[in-house]
Amino acid sequence: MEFAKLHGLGNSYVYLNLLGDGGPSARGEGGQGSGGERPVPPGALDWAHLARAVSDRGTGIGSDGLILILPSQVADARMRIFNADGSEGEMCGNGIRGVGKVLYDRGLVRSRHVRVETLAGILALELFPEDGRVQRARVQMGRPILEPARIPARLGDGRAPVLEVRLEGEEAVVTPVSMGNPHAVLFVDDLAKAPVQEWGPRLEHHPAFPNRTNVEFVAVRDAATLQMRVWERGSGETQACGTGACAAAVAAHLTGRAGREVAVHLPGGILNVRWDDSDVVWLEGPVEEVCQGRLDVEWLRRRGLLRP
Ligand SMILES: N[C@H](CCC[C@H](N)C(=O)O)C(=O)O
Repeated sequence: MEFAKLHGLGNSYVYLNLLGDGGPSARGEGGQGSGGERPVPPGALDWAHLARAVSDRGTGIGSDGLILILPSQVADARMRIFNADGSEGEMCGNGIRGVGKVLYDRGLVRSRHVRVETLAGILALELFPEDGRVQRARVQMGRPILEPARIPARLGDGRAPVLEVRLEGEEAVVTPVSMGNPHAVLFVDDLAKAPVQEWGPRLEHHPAFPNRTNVEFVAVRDAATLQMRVWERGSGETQACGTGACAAAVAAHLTGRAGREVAVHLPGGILNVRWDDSDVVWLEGPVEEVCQGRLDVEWLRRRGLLRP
């Protein structure tokens, strides 16, 4: 089974193209593995287990998770994203740019405008190729969800948006925002001193978040510039987080700290976020392919990843 590794600002994923030979219009989940060997029947793999195995930087490929590109009945393709711990995320802002790049660079779509089905809805991408290869993409990320019950977050009365609330038992003051996946945004003065490694896991697992949460530590440089570090649900501190940058931008505007268009400076680089007047969030950033390879069948079998 062939894989590709791509990253957006150092937030990297191992991609499996399961569109089969039918390309984007193929039907049903999974398809033939590409390449001459007998393909591993996709139903034979435990995706959560595979995500943990490939993400391991020692015994695996090394990534923040696994992304499957699957046929879709309603879009050019369907994306499933699994974090490094095997949990499935609803959306991935950096990862979806990699899906667009794989589709376009391999000639599986011809248009620069592609639609990808995710658990957070069908999202539209505009791809920016140079010499036939995508370098950047703009993603229509949809509307932020602020109603705590839908984030989900057990905060406030569950309906009205909650801004800057102290979590029970913690010093942390968070603004919860969902971009289809949950985020707890904290504003800090000095990012270098932000307690990412101590507070990240504690807040990720805080009882206020029944599905856990991603945690963003944000310093506001000016009304158009944020600086951020992120502790990702299921992956730990990563170099960048697309949905997290969007959540940070929304929280910064809601709390009067920033305008509707910001550059978000992350350890891995800069993402541009705009929250337009019709309540839609746009994310733009680079995407790069690192390598392609083939998962070794013995490696898969030794990890119990192939059902007999
Ligand atoms: N850890 C996230 C998924 C990856 C999101 C992040 N890599 C992004 O670019 O949006 C979650 O469980 O919701």
